[in-house]
Amino acid sequence: MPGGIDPHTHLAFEFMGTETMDDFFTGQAAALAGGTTMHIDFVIPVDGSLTAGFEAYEKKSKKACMDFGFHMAITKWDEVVSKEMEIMVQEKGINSFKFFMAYKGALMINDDLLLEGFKKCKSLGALAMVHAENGDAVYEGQKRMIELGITGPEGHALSRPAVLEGEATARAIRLASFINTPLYVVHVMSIDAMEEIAKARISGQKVIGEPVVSGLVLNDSWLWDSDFLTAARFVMSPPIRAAGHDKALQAALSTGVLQLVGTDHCAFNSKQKALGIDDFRKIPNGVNGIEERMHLVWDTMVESGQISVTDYVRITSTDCARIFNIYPRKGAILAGSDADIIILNPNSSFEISAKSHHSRSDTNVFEGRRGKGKVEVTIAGGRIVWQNDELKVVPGSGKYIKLPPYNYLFSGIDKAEANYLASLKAPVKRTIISKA
Ligand SMILES: NC(=O)NCCC(=O)O
Ligand SMILES: [Zn+2]
Repeated sequence: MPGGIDPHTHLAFEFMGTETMDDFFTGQAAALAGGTTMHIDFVIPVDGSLTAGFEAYEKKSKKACMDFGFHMAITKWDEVVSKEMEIMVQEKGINSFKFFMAYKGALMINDDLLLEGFKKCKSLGALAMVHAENGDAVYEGQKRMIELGITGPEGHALSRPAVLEGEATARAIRLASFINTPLYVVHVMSIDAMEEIAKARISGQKVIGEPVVSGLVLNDSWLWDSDFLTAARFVMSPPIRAAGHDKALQAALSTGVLQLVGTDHCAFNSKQKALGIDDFRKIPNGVNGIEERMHLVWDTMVESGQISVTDYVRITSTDCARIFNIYPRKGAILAGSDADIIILNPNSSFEISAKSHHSRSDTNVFEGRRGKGKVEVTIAGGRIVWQNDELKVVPGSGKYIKLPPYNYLFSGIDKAEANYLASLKAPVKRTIISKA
């Protein structure tokens, strides 16, 4: 089958340190062992500059061993950012921008910027993506937990309940509808958010919903563990939800309400997670997933009978290639495609552990999990890069893949725009008939 494409990784945060940076920039053993042959990572602007951010990431990725693309976060708004978005799309091969509706005081943007960003995305044929949580309410929730003396990792989940994810998802969907531009909701973690996406899609709106592997197979019970480091490793945003949300997200994926599976792979080691020992707000947000995604999605969705093998290929590879506009170069095994291929043995078993995984991180949120469906061979660009538990890569062989604008979601946008303008019946041509 075609190699996995992970639509949503966060491997490259500066402060993650050299161990986890290796997942992205050097060995990339975790991804390749996990059957992922391409991933799309987030570029955070450097000091607010998109160009500086792009250049820094480009430089660091010189030793990459697997293909990669970039999204870019928009964290402020002015004429320079607006112009830089044009350069990113038209010259640098970025066709999507992520807007953080949470992380107040850091990455968060308000509705004003969201509207400006959506308009700009539409004009460039770029896909607007949202991290959907109400950041102001989360901030309030965090204060409330601290006042109640709840300083541990459970405070993380309690401070940002599913209703705040549902609210922000609904708001982003409505604003995207108002602007008439497609929307991609990353890491959908709750029934609340999923139902908003379902409603929008039923109404004909172009909205893509991406659950991540952690949200599909885990629940929040670990956050109440009495061992701080065990609990802290599950801290991510939006939070991993109570049991029930996982099953509902699986059902939504199997029925096409949600479209493709990401990871938001953002692995921190124990030392980094320990930064929040006295205050959950200081625990770095993020969990692993890039090595586990293909295995766990097979086991949870195919082995359980919820989806077919064809659907598995679609949700782990083909739809991502289509949405980010690189199909059939990626996401297919066809003449002329990139020959990114994996051999997955459905009868082979796996057991996940930080002791045996290939990320340099010392923790794993899927610790102890067993299942069926193991990637045995990974081929990238026609070369075997993973076989018999051995990595065979050449540093620097990974290519930066430019992602062209105007994916299929944009077809018909101009007609919808024309219909909208026609429906206004305005401006009304007036004459002054009588004087008051
Ligand atoms: N998801 C998460 O907790 N970490 C990565 C940053 C983000 O996407 O919010
Ligand atoms: Zn996010």
